[in-house]
Amino acid sequence: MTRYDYDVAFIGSGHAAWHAAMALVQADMKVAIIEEDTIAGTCTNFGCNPKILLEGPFEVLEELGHYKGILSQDTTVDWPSLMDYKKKVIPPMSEGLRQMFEQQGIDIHMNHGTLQDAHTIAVGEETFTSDKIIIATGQHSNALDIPGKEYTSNSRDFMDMESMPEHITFIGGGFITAEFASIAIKTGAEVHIITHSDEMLRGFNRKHVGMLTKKLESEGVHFHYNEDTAEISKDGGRYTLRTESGMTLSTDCIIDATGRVPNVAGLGLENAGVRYTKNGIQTDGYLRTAQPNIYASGDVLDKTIPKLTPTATFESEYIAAHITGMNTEPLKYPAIPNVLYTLPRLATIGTTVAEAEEDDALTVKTVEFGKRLLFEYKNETDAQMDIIIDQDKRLVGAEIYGNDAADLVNVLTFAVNQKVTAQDLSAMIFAFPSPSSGVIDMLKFELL
Ligand SMILES: Cc1cc2nc3c(=O)[nH]c(=O)nc-3n(C[C@H](O)[C@H](O)[C@H](O)COP(=O)(O)OP(=O)(O)OC[C@H]3O[C@@H](n4cnc5c(N)ncnc54)[C@H](O)[C@@H]3O)c2cc1C
Ligand SMILES: NC(=O)c1ccc[n+]([C@@H]2O[C@H](COP(=O)([O-])OP(=O)(O)OC[C@H]3O[C@@H](n4cnc5c(N)ncnc54)[C@H](O)[C@@H]3O)[C@@H](O)[C@H]2O)c1
Repeated sequence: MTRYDYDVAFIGSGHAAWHAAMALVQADMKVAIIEEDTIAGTCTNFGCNPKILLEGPFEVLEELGHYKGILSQDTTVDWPSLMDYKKKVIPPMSEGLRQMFEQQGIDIHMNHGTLQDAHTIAVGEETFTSDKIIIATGQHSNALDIPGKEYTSNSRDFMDMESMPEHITFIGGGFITAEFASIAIKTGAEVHIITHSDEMLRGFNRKHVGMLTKKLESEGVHFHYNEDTAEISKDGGRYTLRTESGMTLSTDCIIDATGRVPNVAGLGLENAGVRYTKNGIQTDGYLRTAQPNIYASGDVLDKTIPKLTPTATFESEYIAAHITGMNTEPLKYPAIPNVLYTLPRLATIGTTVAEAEEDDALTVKTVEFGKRLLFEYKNETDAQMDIIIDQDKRLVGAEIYGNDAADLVNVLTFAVNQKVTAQDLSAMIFAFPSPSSGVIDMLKFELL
């Protein structure tokens, strides 16, 4: 019989928390989830899910563009109706998860959680004790500390907009800017991107980033490189953004997409001896913090691997397995796919071209599958991938440019993690015709 109120308490209810919470309650542990905002966290309510829902109709428009002269091109997206659709589909997901947690016997406490010591959490006016504690508090949008910062909006506001502004400006050259600019330009809005560096999308294949930015430019997106935003002022119903170099831009809406900041403040980490940096909570190879009964999981971790939903889920499942003793080994990550949901998408798995160029043992090949698979790949002629092959003729990495990149990269994730050879692929039969079977056929040829 435990002397604590709970065996395991989670601060946060996103993917980094609930996969473990479900596994632990099914292992007969007494489990609590503490959440101060919306059950299920960022991905479900304010990230991946609403993003991909809103992007769906624009993906159809993108595909329509490949059939000019065959399909009528005058389709438009009605943003207010799309927003109504989002409001019907997304909020019930949180409620559905809450009901599932309660049915399974997980106690839910809706308030801010603060550690008082290594086993005690203050939740509003109440206090609970727990043998183990998992910090899964995620991140929040960065807000530039500049005069007029109150006039900026963030990714959450963008996905709540009742109408698309006529003129929209994004600050930052990362994931959120690229994905939302891809959508906004297709509504007919004037779109500007202000980035303080000389490139977009650091970490992605440079050739593919070049193809994407060129395509967005051809659709009308204005890129302003090497521009540091200095201040924003309100000018009647509009905003004026001024940069350090003196450039000014009058716009209807400014989205600050300059990154995300780990939620470590106001958590009482000092009271419990948990160490952290500005990048998040520091852990050992078992995701234990400096206080061994306290683990950390997901976006709040100080980690070099991508801060994504599948990595948060992987960590959450690992923690449950470690607590129950099913896995006593240190955490080992497999190759992790990263997908940018622009139109078209960019995806990457395993070794990158940039890394391969530094290693004589690796070969890079470009596969122009869009041109070669015209009928299977729906006329998307510029779709392509760079694949990286090792000396044993195994696929160790791939970088993809194309509408189906998110699905294709999952097939290639399997190939990279399982170290498959051309012979392995030949031993299997795949459904035909499909974009993935065409790509697998080409891969077989390249691995010979
Ligand atoms: C716009 C956007 C799009 C994205 N798209 C993708 C995508 O396509 N694919 C992908 O893999 N990833 C995507 N991500 C990233 C993904 O959402 C995160 O990696 C994932 O949600 C991390 O899960 P988490 O559980 O660590 O954190 P979160 O889901 O952020 O959960 C943390 C929870 O903790 C709560 N909390 C914080 N502090 C406290 C406290 N003191 N007390 C109580 N509760 C607290 C918060 O309210 C929150 O609900 C996107 C993110 C954004 C913002
Ligand atoms: N498809 C996906 O998986 C997906 C989609 C959206 C978001 N996310 C997650 O959310 C995170 C946040 O997305 P994001 O686009 O906000 O961040 P990001 O890290 O992708 O990009 C931030 C951008 O802001 C710039 N920047 C940083 N500080 C700045 C400053 N002071 N002034 C001007 N520019 C500055 C950076 O140079 C970079 O270009 C991502 O890193 C990712 O983990 C993932």
